[in-house]
Amino acid sequence: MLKVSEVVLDFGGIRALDTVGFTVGDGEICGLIGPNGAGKTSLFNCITRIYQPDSGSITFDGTDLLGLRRHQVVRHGIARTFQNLALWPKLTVLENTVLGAHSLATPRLVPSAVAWPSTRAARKRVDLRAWELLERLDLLDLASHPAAGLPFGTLKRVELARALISEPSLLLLDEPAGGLTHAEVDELAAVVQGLQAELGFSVLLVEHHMGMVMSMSDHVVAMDFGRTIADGTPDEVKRDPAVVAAYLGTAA
Ligand SMILES: Nc1ncnc2c1ncn2[C@@H]1O[C@H](COP(=O)(O)OP(=O)(O)OP(=O)(O)O)[C@@H](O)[C@H]1O
Repeated sequence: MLKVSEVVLDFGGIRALDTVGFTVGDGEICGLIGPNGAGKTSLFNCITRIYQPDSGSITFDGTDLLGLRRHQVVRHGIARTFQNLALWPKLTVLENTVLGAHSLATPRLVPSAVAWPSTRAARKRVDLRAWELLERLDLLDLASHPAAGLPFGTLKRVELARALISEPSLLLLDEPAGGLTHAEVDELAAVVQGLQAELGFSVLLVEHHMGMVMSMSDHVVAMDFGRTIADGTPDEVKRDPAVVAAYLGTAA
């Protein structure tokens, strides 16, 4: 359903992406790994329309993503979380969640500029979905608490609720384990897997935490120097000599 083909992205003299290609199937969790500078974030930013590749194609369910603007991506069934969180500190957990139903391709959109559902029925549906997600993510007690001051692990769950409220078919997770304790990583992985099994969305997981990627993913793509160097099951990719070499012998 997500098809990345021959994507090239240059920054001046630096080739960040060099004919990258892979697919993420329906209902699949795909991990995207690679050492620092491999090109993972650049690729993520191409999919979410922050960067425009120099060549290649990215399609999602047959739609040419490269023909869309950043704010249109969510309407095509793609939602994302942000590495450094992109919540509104003064808004409550519930309000931050509801905002995800409208437009979250750009984290800094002014809430007043957001197109709210025009009908009462549509608004009611969004509210209902928000409460369901808060319950699933163990955030009910914090619904009216401002995001500011909440622990980082909790904010990651709010980000997840905000991404899932748009009922995406593809969820892009940008280093979700960053800044979390081991227990919080395990908890987040279990929550994502549980929701994914229930709702059937696909996941593209960009992550350095090998334990999380290898335990969650159906399929792992490894990158180095802007290229895809391995693509297979977690076990195949872990053992792939090119992957081992890319990590210079560290556990991959
Ligand atoms: N905005 C930019 N301007 C110039 N070069 C960039 C820019 N963004 C990324 N690069 C370069 O592109 C290459 C790929 O970087 P990228 O951040 O995509 O890698 P990464 O795999 O996400 O790394 P990390 O795991 O450290 O986040 C690197 O050589 C990086 O220095």
